[in-house]
Amino acid sequence: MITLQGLTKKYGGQAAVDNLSLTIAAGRVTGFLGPNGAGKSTTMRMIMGLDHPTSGQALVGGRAYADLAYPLREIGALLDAKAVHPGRSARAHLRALARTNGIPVGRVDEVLETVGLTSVANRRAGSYSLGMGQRLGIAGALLGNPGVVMFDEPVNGLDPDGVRWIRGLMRGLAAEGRTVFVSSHLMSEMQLTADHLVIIGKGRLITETSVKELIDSSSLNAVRVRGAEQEGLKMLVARLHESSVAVRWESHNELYITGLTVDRVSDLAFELGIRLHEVRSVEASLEQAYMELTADSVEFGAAAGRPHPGA
Ligand SMILES: Nc1ncnc2c1ncn2[C@@H]1O[C@H](COP(=O)(O)OP(=O)(O)OP(=O)(O)O)[C@@H](O)[C@H]1O
Repeated sequence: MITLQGLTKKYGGQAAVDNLSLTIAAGRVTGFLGPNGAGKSTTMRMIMGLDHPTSGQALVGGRAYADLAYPLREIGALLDAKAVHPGRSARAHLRALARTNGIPVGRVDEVLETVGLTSVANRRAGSYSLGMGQRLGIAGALLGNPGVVMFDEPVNGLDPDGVRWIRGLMRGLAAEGRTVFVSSHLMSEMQLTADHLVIIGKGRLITETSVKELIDSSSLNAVRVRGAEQEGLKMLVARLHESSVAVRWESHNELYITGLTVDRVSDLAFELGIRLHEVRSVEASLEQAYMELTADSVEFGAAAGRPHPGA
């Protein structure tokens, strides 16, 4: 479990992280989302004791990082995959880490196996591809068999196979009861990987919610209706307007209706004697729900139109 209590970091009077208080629970994958510059990396660095909070604190299993006798046994993190000496082999790097953290050296071969680097373990880390470097970083994070793992943008630049592997790994670690805290800008990936979300903007907490709750709250969830003829759809639209239901024409024979269930729309069409060829619910994606929520917190964005279902 990770606990943030009024966590604040200021650079030159400007708050990069602003009074964050929350608990990141064990046994699930918590996605850490927010626009560029929102303060995600700074928060993670403070959890790992790499940056000092201006005020407040970050606790791992109830203790500050600096108070952990063997930190790697409590928390493992992939913050910067390039933080490995390029001249060292993966095995030598992990052995050095194990020795300085009171971890049995035999554990090195286990984590090399877990991340699939056994066959290249004696090669210089400097010769590794981006994906291999990420795997080595993750091996380091898992070395102490910690109860808490934290990954900053772990799938950046990885091929689909690597992305899938990391997804499976994170889900597996959470299923073992560990705390998994992961930042990413890839919403489609977070929708598949995360159970819970912490969303920040400009250093402040915007919301903490489950993936499902966030998607359910989107105004972009709708019922899509395709009619046999336009006249019938016009009758339906007139009836919906009478009841102040939001409805939008997508094309001459297609409507998006917000705030009614598929059953209710079907019943209404039946009552009006309208022939329909399709009625189905369209769920917003995590990306769409996220964009709606964070529209006011994007610091460096291009002007863009509002997304719509099916976009
Ligand atoms: N060492 C530093 N000195 C000054 N400002 C900093 C420093 N580190 C971070 N910042 C500022 O703090 C803010 C938060 O940055 P941070 O890297 O934590 O955001 P982020 O959410 O991880 O962004 P991204 O998604 O782009 O990686 C930014 O405005 C950044 O410029």
